[in-house]
Amino acid sequence: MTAKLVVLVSGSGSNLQALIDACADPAYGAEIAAVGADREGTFGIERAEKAGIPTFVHRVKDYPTRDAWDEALTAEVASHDPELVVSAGFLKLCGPRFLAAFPGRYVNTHNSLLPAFPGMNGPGEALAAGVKLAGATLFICDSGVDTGPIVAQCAVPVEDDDTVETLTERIKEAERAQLVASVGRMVRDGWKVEDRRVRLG
Ligand SMILES: Nc1nc2c(c(=O)[nH]1)N[C@@H](CN(C=O)c1ccc(C(=O)N[C@@H](CCC(=O)O)C(=O)O)cc1)CN2
Ligand SMILES: NCC(=O)N[C@@H]1O[C@H](COP(=O)([O-])[O-])[C@@H](O)[C@H]1O
Repeated sequence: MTAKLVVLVSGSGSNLQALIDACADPAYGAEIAAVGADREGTFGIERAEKAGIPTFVHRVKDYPTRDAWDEALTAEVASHDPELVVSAGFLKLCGPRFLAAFPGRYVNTHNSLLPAFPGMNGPGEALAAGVKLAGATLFICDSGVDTGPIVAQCAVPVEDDDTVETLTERIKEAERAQLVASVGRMVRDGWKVEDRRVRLG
């Protein structure tokens, strides 16, 4: 059976593109049922449209409350009946309704080695902290901010002459490969979460 994914983005969508490319191989075991964003004009949505994938946009400011936005986003994503929801550069924290709708089935890729440097500026905080290893983390989202159980991590070196931009790009290279490999294993082999430990297969 081919697993359905819904991917959520807010920006350039290079992680999304990696998943689009991977899904072109039937052996990968997944298809992207829809791509959603929290804002208009993202290149990620453009990438999905170019690939013929249904898209949607739900902006927080279009709703009377944050909870109303969360309810609308939950209904939209659920309408595509995904086995797995993947956020990749999606810059909104999903609320309790969303998490309850996709328990253990909502993952996010983040550009730091969590629990270090959660939030919106992982590479910048890693650089400022002077760490020698940075990287990316794929995790199952919970009600916290980047606090959920970890599916996979990958490390990259921080070079002496790195800028935020050069480090961000180096992390992204490794992050995309990790995302494709990990999502593929999840959809083909399944996963279990026991006491914050995620076991694939
Ligand atoms: N329930 C959860 N939802 C999401 C998580 C999570 O861990 N739990 N991770 C994020 C992705 N993320 C980091 O990887 C992240 C995204 C956004 C924020 C944040 O503070 N967002 C603000 C608005 C920021 C903006 O619009 O510019 C907000 O949501 O109000 C922190 C971490 C995906 N969802
Ligand atoms: N914590 C949120 C966050 O900063 N996420 C980061 O946004 C980038 C999206 O890149 P992309 O749009 O090219 O896939 C990714 O590197 C992801 O780790």
